[in-house]
Amino acid sequence: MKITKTEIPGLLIIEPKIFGDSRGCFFELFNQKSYQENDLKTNYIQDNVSYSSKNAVRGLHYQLSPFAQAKLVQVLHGKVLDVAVDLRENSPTYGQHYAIELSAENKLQFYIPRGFAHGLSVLSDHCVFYYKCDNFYNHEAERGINFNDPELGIDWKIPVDQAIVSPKDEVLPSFKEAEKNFFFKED
Ligand SMILES: Cc1cn([C@H]2C[C@H](O)[C@@H](COP(=O)(O)OP(=O)(O)O[C@H]3O[C@H](C)C(=O)[C@H](O)[C@H]3O)O2)c(=O)[nH]c1=O
Repeated sequence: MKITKTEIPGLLIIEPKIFGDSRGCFFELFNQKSYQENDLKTNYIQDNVSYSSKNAVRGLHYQLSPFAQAKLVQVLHGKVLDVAVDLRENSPTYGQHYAIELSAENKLQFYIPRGFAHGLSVLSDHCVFYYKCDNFYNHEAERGINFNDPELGIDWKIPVDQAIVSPKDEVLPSFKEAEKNFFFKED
């Protein structure tokens, strides 16, 4: 596997080793031993899958400490723009975001440590999104930031007026409003 750091400390792009042949290809989506040997020591305890249509936007979501989640995300079918926003109060990149195209074609994985808001927009007709979490879902600790917050200035690569958003996400607060309740301390 190849691990690439990003300009936001902690966010990593992981390229699994792909074994191609006349039938197609094979790759290990996760292997505790080889990931730990590469200093990816996160202990995942919950796997999630979401199916989405083109122009769907999920997020930006996070869970308050001590229920914050690190995530290892991957697209199994289709293509998304995946976005992580740094909410770690002592981080030099606090409030900054990183966006990356993840697809069944590029087979890239994106590692997002605890302390980030996470969201995605669907660029293909359909998308199967799979991710591992290192903490359980906790509805009471769930918070969010409006994906279209002009202060974040995220280009979701879709026509925002055609975005398909859940009623819950429609009314998420701005970064500045949500900031009043951040509880991310460096673990
Ligand atoms: C996240 C989650 C949700 N649910 C239930 C709660 C709702 O009744 C239903 C749909 O949840 P939601 O609309 O929050 O699903 P997404 O919008 O895909 O949420 C995710 O979106 C962004 C991209 C994330 O990174 C988070 O993992 C997560 O917040 O599934 C569960 O039962 N377990 C879970 O872990």
